[in-house]
Amino acid sequence: MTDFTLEELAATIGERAASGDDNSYTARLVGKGVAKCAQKLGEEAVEAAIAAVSEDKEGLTKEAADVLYHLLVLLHAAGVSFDEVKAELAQRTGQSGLEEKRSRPASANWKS
Ligand SMILES: N=c1c2ncn([C@@H]3O[C@H](COP(=O)(O)OP(=O)(O)OP(=O)(O)O)[C@@H](O)[C@H]3O)c2ncn1[C@@H]1O[C@H](COP(=O)(O)O)[C@@H](O)[C@H]1O
Repeated sequence: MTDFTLEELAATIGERAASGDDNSYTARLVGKGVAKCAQKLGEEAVEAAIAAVSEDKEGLTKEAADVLYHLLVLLHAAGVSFDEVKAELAQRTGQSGLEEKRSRPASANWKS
């Protein structure tokens, strides 16, 4: 277990994006705009899905890291804070529909 947190990564992304440093991948990507950031996220998500279907656990681990990083970059570029995403997730916790789904066995959701 590491002491890495997504909050710290989101903060680093904000700092690097504001730096204007040409050596910063984050700054270069954010500088290309929301559409480019969204395209990169989509590509990384597809690569993660392919790794999963291929049962490539090491590949999936790396691609999942790429997805999380590029999601945070896209959120920054689009002006949505990670706190807002967390608040949305927190608000879903305890929602009756979700709780009910969780308490049912997965097979209860299968179409017959
Ligand atoms: N977590 C990451 C991270 N994950 C992936 N990447 C970069 O994402 C890129 C994805 O690779 P690709 O081959 O798909 O992209 P590319 O061909 O270089 O770029 P495109 O021309 O396709 O846009 C690589 O250049 C990776 O280095 C990351 N770059 C930065 N970080 C974090 O962001 C921090 C700040 O980085 P800089 O902004 O570079 O200072 C770093 O310390 C890390 O913690």
